[in-house]
Amino acid sequence: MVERRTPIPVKDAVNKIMDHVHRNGEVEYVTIDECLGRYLGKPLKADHDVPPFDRSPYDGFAIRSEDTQVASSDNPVPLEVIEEIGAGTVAKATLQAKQAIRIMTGAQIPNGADAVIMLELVKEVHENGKTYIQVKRKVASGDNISRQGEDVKNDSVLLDKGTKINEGTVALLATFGYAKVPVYKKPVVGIIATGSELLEVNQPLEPGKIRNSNGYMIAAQIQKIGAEPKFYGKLADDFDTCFEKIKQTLAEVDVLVTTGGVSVGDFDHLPAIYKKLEAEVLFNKIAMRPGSVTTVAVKDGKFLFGLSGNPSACFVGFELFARPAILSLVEADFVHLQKEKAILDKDFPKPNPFTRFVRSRVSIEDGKLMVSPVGLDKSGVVSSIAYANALLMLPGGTRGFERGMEVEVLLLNGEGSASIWEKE
Ligand SMILES: Nc1nc2c(c(=O)[nH]1)N[C@H]1C(S)=C(S)[C@@H](COP(=O)(O)OP(=O)(O)OC[C@H]3O[C@@H](n4cnc5c(N)ncnc54)[C@H](O)[C@@H]3O)O[C@H]1N2
Ligand code: MOO
Ligand SMILES: [Mg+2]
Repeated sequence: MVERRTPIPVKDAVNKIMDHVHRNGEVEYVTIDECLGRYLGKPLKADHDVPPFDRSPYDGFAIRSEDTQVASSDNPVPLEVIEEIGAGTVAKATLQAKQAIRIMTGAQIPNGADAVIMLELVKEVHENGKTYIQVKRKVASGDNISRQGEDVKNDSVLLDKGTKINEGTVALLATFGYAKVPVYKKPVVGIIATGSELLEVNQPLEPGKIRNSNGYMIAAQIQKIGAEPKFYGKLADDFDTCFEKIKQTLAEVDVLVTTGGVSVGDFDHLPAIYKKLEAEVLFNKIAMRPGSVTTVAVKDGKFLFGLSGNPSACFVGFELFARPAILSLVEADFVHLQKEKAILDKDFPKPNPFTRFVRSRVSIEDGKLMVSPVGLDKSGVVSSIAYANALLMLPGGTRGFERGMEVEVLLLNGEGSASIWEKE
């Protein structure tokens, strides 16, 4: 008698996983040029003001505003230019009455000055070996000065740990002198592809065989979220070989993802392997398509993701279940795919009792997010994954969906969402 499995709702499956997540990521230091895409291991706090000194945002003249109070086009006020400074140089003199210092963008405001007037707004004249500027307008105190700390105040917390490091984060880290950056260690995610039909990528096709595409796809999915894939190869559907390899691999990785062998077939050994491992199986059937057979187990605090062998089911299973578990290890803010509302741009007449995740493409038209399914909507299909940039999420029910309806989509290339599944 074939084992009967009880499907659970997708949100319950995700929540069961999240209840078992340990946020125990270790921190390591990497050089600043290697930190892009990593997750900050410690909060980033300012240890100085930015800018660290009052500075000029323009090429011009540092002046005392009080000297200009009577200035007008009929009454130009001459100020003697006593020094010239570029960015990186600090003026030696303190400005006295009726004096100016020629100053370039980024240079520190000299002592005694309280405003800057742009080069274009003054006329320079030379008299008796001295240089003067003629100021023809009243300048207010503080005009054209970038204030110390206007960008960042000393002691302020800028970024929380778990922030994904982007280009702007790199700039901030450099600003505060982080030649080495504390980041969470990349979770090491082992991958094992099971299936006696599987060939290596570089092998020619043989009767009844196919190339292992899931192994490489999963490695790419892992890499994309900033974790480290470790490929342990493909295995024939032999219980003992698979059991030994899975047991041994689990000891070496933070998370183990397998593909294939989770259904009820004669050569689907994963269920029996979880049993022999004495792993706690969180669920083995989800009310979804594709990926209904996705099985998740926990052994010694480590997750085993038993993804389907069917490529589309494998892809979806990783994105919905493995992704948030792996990203939780690095305290990421947005562990789930980004959920948005979109307008269905094509009829989808096929009703389904289970929630369906359809490989789709989203685009923005007239400010609205539109979504259309792409490729063949079958769990064994590989091509539609390549065309998709979103998963259209259609709730289970007895009816199909029509063009123009509002639907939910999960973006594959978005920043992510902190939570998309409500808890009961
Ligand atoms: N009697 C039933 N049969 C099946 C059921 C069921 O409920 N009752 N569920 C079906 C569903 S849904 C799925 S999904 C699949 C899941 O199968 P497995 O996870 O056990 O995977 P396999 O049987 O090993 O392979 C399925 C399919 O995928 C191909 N495959 C496997 N590995 C790879 C790989 N690394 N790269 C590319 N393609 C791969 C494999 O050749 C098969 O065609 O079970 C249904 N059956
Ligand atoms: O898990 Mo199967 O692909 O439901 O489609
Ligand atoms: Mg099978």
